[in-house]
Amino acid sequence: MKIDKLPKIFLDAAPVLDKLEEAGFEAYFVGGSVRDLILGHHIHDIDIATSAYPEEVKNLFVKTIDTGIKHGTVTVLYNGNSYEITTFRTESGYQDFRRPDHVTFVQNLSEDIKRRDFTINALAMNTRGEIIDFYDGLGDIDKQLIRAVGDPVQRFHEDALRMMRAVRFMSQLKFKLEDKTEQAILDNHLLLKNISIERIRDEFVKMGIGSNARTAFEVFLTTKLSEEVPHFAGKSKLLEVFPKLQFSPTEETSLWSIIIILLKLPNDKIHEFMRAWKNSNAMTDEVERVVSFFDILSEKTPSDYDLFKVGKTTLLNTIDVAHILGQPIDSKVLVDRYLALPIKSTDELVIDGRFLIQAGFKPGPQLGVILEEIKEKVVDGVLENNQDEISLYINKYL
Ligand SMILES: Nc1ccn([C@@H]2O[C@H](COP(=O)(O)OP(=O)(O)OP(=O)(O)O)[C@@H](O)[C@H]2O)c(=O)n1
Ligand SMILES: [Mg+2]
Repeated sequence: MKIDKLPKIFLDAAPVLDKLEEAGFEAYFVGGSVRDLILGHHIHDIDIATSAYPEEVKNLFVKTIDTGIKHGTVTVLYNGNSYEITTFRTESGYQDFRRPDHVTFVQNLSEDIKRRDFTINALAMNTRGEIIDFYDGLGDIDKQLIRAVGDPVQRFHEDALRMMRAVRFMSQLKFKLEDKTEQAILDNHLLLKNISIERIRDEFVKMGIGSNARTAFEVFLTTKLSEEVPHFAGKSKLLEVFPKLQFSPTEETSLWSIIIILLKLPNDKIHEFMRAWKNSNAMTDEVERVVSFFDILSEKTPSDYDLFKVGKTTLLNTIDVAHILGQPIDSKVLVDRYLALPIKSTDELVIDGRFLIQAGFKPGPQLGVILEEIKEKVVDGVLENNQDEISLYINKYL
């Protein structure tokens, strides 16, 4: 197969491959970019595989970064773009963290390709747009199939993260999983124990917010991958709700919130859960806010002050979660009520602690209590956000 008109992103990169070839090396586009080109998907970055050793790559280009020299990867900056150039290699390149130095370079493309994860990722392309397809990746793209290159058991022993990648690609690409590959995941799911949580998390999130998340999640459960990730073991009954949801999340915040709600985690366990998955503090805090506001929403109609305290971002995130979980809430009413609040943040209150002191209050903790009361009254529309009105109101305390 030959692609006649290459997109600009490849044309821009072509001189880099030309330079390697002129120096006597082989060089190809590989991995996700070739797959996405054939699929007609957006191409986010370009990976290049070459017979040149990292030092040889570095000698050919002016601006380079030692991204992962040990794994054979050098980043080349060229005409304002950056390209990861990796020397043909065997398994070890795929970040086996227990054996970081175990990398074997190989002489030709076919040796490199045969250790790649799935046939759809095992395509290569030269600058003339000719596709090199040793494992019928093109056929599998046609059949919308995720199939391991060669023996799936071997591929998963080289890098167990690939089992998570399989369900991630199912979700992102809406592809099916080939039977033998699926069976090998079930048989080898325990291998996932060896993989760092960060790497598992990144794949889990891509799976969970991909366009076919529900089908992929089902396979994540049936292959028992779910038994090897933090806090999911023994919880498949609770998690089985996910594939049956009316919608699936498109935002990471919603994904984590939904998982926590399905797992019925008590509020004081959310932090521990999010830490176990090595989530950032910002993500953890927001998910805690969303889950607790979801609890409020499930119990009652929130007050204006509830809406004020939760803020716009968390309100919208919680509405998204409620929608996905099929909670009957009137999101338009909630948003309109929020937008109609007299003030939306404490900054907008026309008075502050200093104002109260000038009015005759003694500094101290009592001040905060009064300020909070005024704020609540203003938010609820009982008191106008106006210094004269507020002065009249606080006189009763003086
Ligand atoms: N565990 C892994 C990770 C990567 N690869 C190979 O390295 C390529 C690039 O890896 P990566 O960028 O992680 O994935 P992509 O397939 O490019 O997907 P994405 O679009 O998410 O970048 C893959 O296509 C695949 O050929 C692999 O064989 N095994
Ligand atoms: Mg990629």
